[in-house]
Amino acid sequence: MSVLRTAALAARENAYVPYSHFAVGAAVRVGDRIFSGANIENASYGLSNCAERSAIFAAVSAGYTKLDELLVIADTEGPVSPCGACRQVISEFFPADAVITLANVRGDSHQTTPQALLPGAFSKGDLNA
Ligand SMILES: O=c1ccn([C@H]2C[C@H](O)[C@@H](CO)O2)c(=O)[nH]1
Ligand SMILES: [Zn+2]
Repeated sequence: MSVLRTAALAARENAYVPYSHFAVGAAVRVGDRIFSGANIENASYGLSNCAERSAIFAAVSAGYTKLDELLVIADTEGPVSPCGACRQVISEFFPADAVITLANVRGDSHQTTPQALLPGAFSKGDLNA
């Protein structure tokens, strides 16, 4: 089992999901360091944070803003599909051609890229037009 998958599954155990009961885990690689995260919900539903963003924000909080690889895992029929907000955040911190692995607990996985997940993402450059 890959290091990222193991880390994401471990983080998923800590998902705080009393509302959806849908646990998600994610893990980011930057060089040889790994950061992981789970989804964290709130009684005020809109404040919930997805696993992808938890993992990415853990890496950024540790001082890394150029991330190398991401894996996301949940108990879905096919590979889990990140929401639009996470696609935008992924595009901020990964190269357009980075490897993003979408997986499920039964062993399916699909490799994609930030560019494929969100073509035309809003970016830093758009602020300076
Ligand atoms: O890729 C995804 C999709 C959904 N969720 C979370 C948000 C919410 O807590 C729950 C149901 O949408 O799953 C994630 O963390 N990542
Ligand atoms: Zn999301």
